[in-house]
Amino acid sequence: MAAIELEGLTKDYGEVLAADELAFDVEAGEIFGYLGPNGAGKTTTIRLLLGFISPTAGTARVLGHDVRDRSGLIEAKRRIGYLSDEPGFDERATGAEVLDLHASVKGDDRRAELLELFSPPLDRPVREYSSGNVQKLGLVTTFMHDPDLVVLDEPTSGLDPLMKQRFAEFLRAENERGVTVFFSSHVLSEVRRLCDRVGIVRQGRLVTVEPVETLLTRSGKAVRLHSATPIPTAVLDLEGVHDLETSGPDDPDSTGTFTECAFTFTGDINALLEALSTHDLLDCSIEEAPLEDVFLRFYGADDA
Ligand SMILES: Nc1ncnc2c1ncn2[C@@H]1O[C@H](COP(=O)(O)OP(=O)(O)OP(=O)(O)O)[C@@H](O)[C@H]1O
Repeated sequence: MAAIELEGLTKDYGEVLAADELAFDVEAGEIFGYLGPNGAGKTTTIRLLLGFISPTAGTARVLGHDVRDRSGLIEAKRRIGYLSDEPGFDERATGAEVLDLHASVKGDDRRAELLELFSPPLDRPVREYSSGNVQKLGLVTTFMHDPDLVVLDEPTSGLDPLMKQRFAEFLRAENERGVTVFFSSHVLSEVRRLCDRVGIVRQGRLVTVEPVETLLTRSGKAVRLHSATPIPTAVLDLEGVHDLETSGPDDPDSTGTFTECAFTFTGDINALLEALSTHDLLDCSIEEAPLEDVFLRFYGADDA
């Protein structure tokens, strides 16, 4: 059964079509990543799903309730946890008071356990919080009533690497307990560790929905090399090398060589390492390709 179903969901802001006939399902029990660059329409989709704004056309169902049906959606929200990209807590309230307020609306069976995990300060007013602490408080409010479905808008923004890791482990454990997760991100490396499937949105339009493995296989790695001595560029004449940029040395005798280079690699990593094995590298980094590059490579330039 689908936890979320979008059917031609559209939001027209006049100047901007922020959601353009979106149609896809999020299955119960999956972790679904909603990916897109800044301004793609992720927050708009989430706000439509939670009934904060009304669709211009089309609709969606969340836990079986149509988002245009106010009372049905209120019913559904008892079972939903939501983390906004800008949690708008009362700045004068302390963390404890914010939690008490949320508890009075939805319950707080899991408050103690979540406080132990994310430990936001509780006695200080929210206006004194760092953005990371606001995010931690937001995570506690999102999960403390033990929801069946969580909708998270850029949940790791502001968290330090340790907290990001803790959050990822927590989310996986929640998912194993059966919680459905829909979360937005503009960072590919973040969704790759967590998601079963990803939907990619760009300029309000759904570009693709696919298993995360498929996306990663196609998107490749961003590779940078730095060598002590010139390496013949022909060494990188391998299948899967794209957008190769090389520099140095300036010596005219060294034409056709490089000491620094960057490229996207979609080929066999062993073949690349073997080709480089006889060269004297000072540095080598192989990272997830940035989402913007993936868009350019597979989904065309900014003319969609
Ligand atoms: N209330 C509004 N009125 C007019 N335009 C809006 C409104 N809210 C959002 N937009 C526009 O709709 C588009 C999508 O915005 P949205 O915030 O949904 O994108 P996003 O993918 O969440 O971006 P980010 O990753 O930067 O948070 C943008 O062009 C934005 O400027």
